[in-house]
Amino acid sequence: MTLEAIRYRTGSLQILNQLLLPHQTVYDDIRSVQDAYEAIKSMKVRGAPAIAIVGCLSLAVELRAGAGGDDPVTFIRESLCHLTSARPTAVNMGRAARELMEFAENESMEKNSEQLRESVIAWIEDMLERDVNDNRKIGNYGAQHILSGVPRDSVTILTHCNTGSLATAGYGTALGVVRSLHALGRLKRVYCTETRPYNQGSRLTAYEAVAEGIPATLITDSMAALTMREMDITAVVVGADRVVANGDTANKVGTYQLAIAAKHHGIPFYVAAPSTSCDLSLESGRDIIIEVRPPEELTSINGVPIAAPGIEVWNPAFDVTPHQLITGGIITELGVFLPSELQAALTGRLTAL
Ligand SMILES: CSC[C@H]1O[C@H](OP(=O)(O)O)[C@H](O)[C@@H]1O
Repeated sequence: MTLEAIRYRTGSLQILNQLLLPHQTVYDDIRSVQDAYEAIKSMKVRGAPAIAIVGCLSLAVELRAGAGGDDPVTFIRESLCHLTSARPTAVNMGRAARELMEFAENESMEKNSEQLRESVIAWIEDMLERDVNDNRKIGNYGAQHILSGVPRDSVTILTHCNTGSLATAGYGTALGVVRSLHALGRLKRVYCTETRPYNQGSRLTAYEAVAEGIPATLITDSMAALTMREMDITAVVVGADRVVANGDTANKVGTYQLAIAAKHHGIPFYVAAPSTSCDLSLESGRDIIIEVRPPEELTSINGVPIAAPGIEVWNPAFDVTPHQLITGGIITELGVFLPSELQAALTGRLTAL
């Protein structure tokens, strides 16, 4: 089964409404940049790479319809700025906006409005294929690196949140590593945390694993340390929303404590992320803006209250794992690197391990 979080053909975009999974499979039409902004803000679509891809594809849909008239560059700039404001922590949308804006301004020097629109649409459509290709490389590099460190036949992985086809254009990042291990016949089991409060693990990762017959066990977030102690976990592999220059990584809240528990149990801790999720403009994790989500996402599930009325809430969507705790390495489409090697690797001065 090939899970499609994003359905796109030139001029038409639909997203799988992840707020309704796993019980309902409903695709929502995205007809405008504003539709995409609202879908990203409400988390109908989520996941650092998927946010950037859906945001940019919504722009392609409007450009296909002639948006921007005689001044498409201004329309593109305003649209990308709006999309980037939807969720501040994941870097992918902001990076794509910067790179696409530079491309569009260069193209506008020698193309008329109609030619420019077609050129920008082609740039955006290329993102889809690039992302899936990157994820397969991440999966294979990560699987080989994990297997190289263990003598036994099969490995057991613990992962957090959802980093699969529902967070990307396909295959996934950390879950892509799990898919590659499974494809090699070397995955004994993956333990996935439920990932409160949005439950990306119990609703989305479990959905992907069951759909593809990947041996998976759901645990509560509070069971993670116990699982590391009792279940012979080979490695912890998580995704990322923003990896900065020193390797500090913002990821779904709860990642930091997984890294602490992994350190305590001597289990290698990996971050799997494409280079599009890396931000060398920030020196350390202290500089990362952490999105705080509405209290209702913690105090209710599907609109049913589960907390005492009137209780105050702190609901950060992400936390930052210090690079010192990323002991296995950072798995990218360029290879697996120690945090200290990341900057050199991403600037082309270092080849894969
Ligand atoms: C493949 S990156 C997915 C990344 O995004 C998730 O956050 P959210 O579900 O709030 O968009 C989580 O941090 C994952 O690691």
